[in-house]
Amino acid sequence: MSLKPGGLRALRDLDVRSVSVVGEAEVGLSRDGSEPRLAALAPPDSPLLARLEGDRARRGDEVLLLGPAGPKNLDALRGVLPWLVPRPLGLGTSAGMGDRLGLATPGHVRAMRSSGAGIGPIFAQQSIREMERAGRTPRQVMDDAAWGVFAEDWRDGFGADADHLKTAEHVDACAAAGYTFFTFDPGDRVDDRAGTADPTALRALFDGLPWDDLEDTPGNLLGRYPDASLSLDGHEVPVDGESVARAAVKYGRAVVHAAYLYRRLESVMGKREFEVEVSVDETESPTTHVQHLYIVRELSRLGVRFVSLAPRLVGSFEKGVDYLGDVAEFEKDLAVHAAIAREASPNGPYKLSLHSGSDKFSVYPAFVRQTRGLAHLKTAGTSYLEALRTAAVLDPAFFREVYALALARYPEDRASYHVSANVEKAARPETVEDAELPLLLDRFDEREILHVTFGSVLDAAALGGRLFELLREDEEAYAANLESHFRRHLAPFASPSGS
Ligand SMILES: O=C(O)[C@@H](O)[C@@H](O)[C@H](O)C(=O)CO
Repeated sequence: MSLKPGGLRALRDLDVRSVSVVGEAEVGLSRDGSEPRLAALAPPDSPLLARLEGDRARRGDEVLLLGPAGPKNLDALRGVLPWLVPRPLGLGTSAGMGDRLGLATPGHVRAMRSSGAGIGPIFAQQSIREMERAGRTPRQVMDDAAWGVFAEDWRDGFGADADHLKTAEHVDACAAAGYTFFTFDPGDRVDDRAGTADPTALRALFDGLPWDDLEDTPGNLLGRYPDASLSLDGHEVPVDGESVARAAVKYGRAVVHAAYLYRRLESVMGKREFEVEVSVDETESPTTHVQHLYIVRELSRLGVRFVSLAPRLVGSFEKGVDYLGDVAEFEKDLAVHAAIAREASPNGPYKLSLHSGSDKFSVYPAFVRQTRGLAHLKTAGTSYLEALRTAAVLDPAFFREVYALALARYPEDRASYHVSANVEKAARPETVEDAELPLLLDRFDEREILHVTFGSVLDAAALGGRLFELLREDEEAYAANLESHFRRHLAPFASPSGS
């Protein structure tokens, strides 16, 4: 079936947007009603029409179909509109725009169009933790993003990130749903005792590593890292037996687990193309330069090919708020990580990935400068916060309820997130004027509290349902808020030439 550009005949007359022409058929998204519906206009014998489900009515010589924006129709569209299928993005600068609600892609696309020159977008991205809390499946996340891509007629491609995978079951579920980018998070196996163990304790921890799983011996490992100072693009990285032993104790089990997940992924993906990120960002102590070297060299030795790595960087990356720490110190440390990523791995250059990247405005310039475009920015919760900002304007009473629930749930819901907000410092819902409610989204404590309590809000049927209703009723307001918010995220990463 061939695509032919232009030639839009009748669907536009029906207020259908983003019309694509597929052979003799036209397809688009109709907003005539509370739920978006797929509209197709085609000759009765159109092969595409035969694959679509919905109500059919005669329109002159053609058939007009109005059907659900659901999985069956999306699969039929994917067969003829290749830009609805995610693909690997390679080493170019990229940005992940996680969407907990499944309604944000239109705003993300608009921000990409206005400020994302040269950036590869990941529109479908959700961690397993978020899927569990939001009650969504990997397939739903993927499909919602693809409908957003269809609605906005984005034809430049996108990636799909199965984020923070920890088990083989996670890998299987996301591979089956068609993801192209897999983020392995072996952070539970990072051993922070490595940093403080005295020489005797260190020796015991080192000897106790799972050497068979590492396919290695203590002697071979230390032999591969002779005492030396590595010179990388003007940066010296001193390597010695003790720091290598500490790296192995800290990250050895994580490396084994990442290799296990990788082999599982290879076996389930078969011939399908994919790319991998390894993240150890959600751990206690920063990844030193030697530890970075150890992780990437050992992953490579075990056959793990990756396009990006998320080390635990210095300073504090809390969710949904700006960087907490000394930006100059961050840049100095990052410069060496970036040099390692460019030059030191047998895996070839790879990107550094900035996790918890939402709203880290003060470090974006340094990140871009030092990585020289070998950069991935990962955001998620900030799009949910823009949804709440939209809701706070559209229905203040509803937002007040959301905020009250968030305050109550925060002490429990914060577990597993790096946040330091204090409920005592946050405004009481009853003391804030309606007009001031959206401003709560600009305050540190309130923002983090709202960020990590999304699962509880979505679980509270009346609140979750109302939030979706509001955003669907005024999707333009949500898209506009997202667009302006994401322009600030993307602009520092965009290439002036658009290449
Ligand atoms: O909140 C989550 O579970 C994820 O979206 C994040 O940890 C994600 O990996 C991220 O870093 C988004 O900023």
